[in-house]
Amino acid sequence: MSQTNKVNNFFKDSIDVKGRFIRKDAAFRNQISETHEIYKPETGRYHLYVGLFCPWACRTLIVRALKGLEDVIDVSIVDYFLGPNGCQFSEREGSTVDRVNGFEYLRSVYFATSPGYTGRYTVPVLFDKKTNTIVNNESSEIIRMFNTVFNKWAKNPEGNFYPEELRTKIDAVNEWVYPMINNGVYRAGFSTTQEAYEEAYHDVFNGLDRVEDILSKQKYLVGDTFTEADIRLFTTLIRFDAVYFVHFKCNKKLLRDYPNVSKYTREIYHMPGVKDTVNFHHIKHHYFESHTQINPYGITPLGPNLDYLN
Ligand SMILES: N[C@@H](CCC(=O)N[C@@H](CS)C(=O)NCC(=O)O)C(=O)O
Repeated sequence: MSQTNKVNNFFKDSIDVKGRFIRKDAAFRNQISETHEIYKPETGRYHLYVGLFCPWACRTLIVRALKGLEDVIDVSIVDYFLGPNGCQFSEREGSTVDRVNGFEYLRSVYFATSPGYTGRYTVPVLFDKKTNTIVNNESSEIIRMFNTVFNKWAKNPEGNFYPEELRTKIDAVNEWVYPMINNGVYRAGFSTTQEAYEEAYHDVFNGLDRVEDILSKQKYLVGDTFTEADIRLFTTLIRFDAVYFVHFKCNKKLLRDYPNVSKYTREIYHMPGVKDTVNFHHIKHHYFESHTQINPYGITPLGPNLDYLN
């Protein structure tokens, strides 16, 4: 029986009749390009709103760091606590105020662009300071833009995480990693029926088994080259033992029980710039304090031991 009517669940609009979590598509999908009527590549014009807790937002921070785009795209960081009004700005450690608009809540950025907006107010948001509008709020598209359109100003323009010759392979990996692992952990954690939870739980561990097998034969998901497929997987893996294992009940194995996956996670964690995008305080306190439908008293566990990252 569905539990959605018994608990304070501000994600209830995303639960289907079988108690499954169904993620809604992002609403703003413009692409910055020389040929776009409004959104042309420019340095200093675009702003990135992120949360350090968020695996999707951290994809964009990683690509920004690896491409050396820090001077091209500035950033505002929301607080880790997600309440019923959505993401909020604060000056608690690791967060910032809204550096562009001075808003209190991220939703004001959405309303400024689209007064009738009724979707969720998610991070990441790529914002255009020139027209005061949201360009795009879908991380998978933002990282593709960061990969190419600002190369003129990037400190590392050669970094290419979606090379032409590997696109078919990268797309094929993303095709199963997203539903089984990236979104799989959320499907397990947000499900409101036993069946929906078990379906997602098996997907997550079948997915991780598959990754373990691939990494026992090659260095990265598509071979010897580090690509966006690895970045997209990494932001889920780095949260796994700290949060998803306990909070989302993905507790068949810890990541550190997978020798190849944990070695791979450690290696990416130590790539220059990546560690700065990982804030375990924000990660842990966000999930355990914000999802009161799962953890009503908001107690954040003190563990676990994350020594495998050292
Ligand atoms: N499709 C989006 C998903 C982003 C997303 O769901 N972000 C979450 C944080 S992990 C969020 O901002 N949630 C706030 C809310 O739903 O109110 C993307 O990949 O960019």
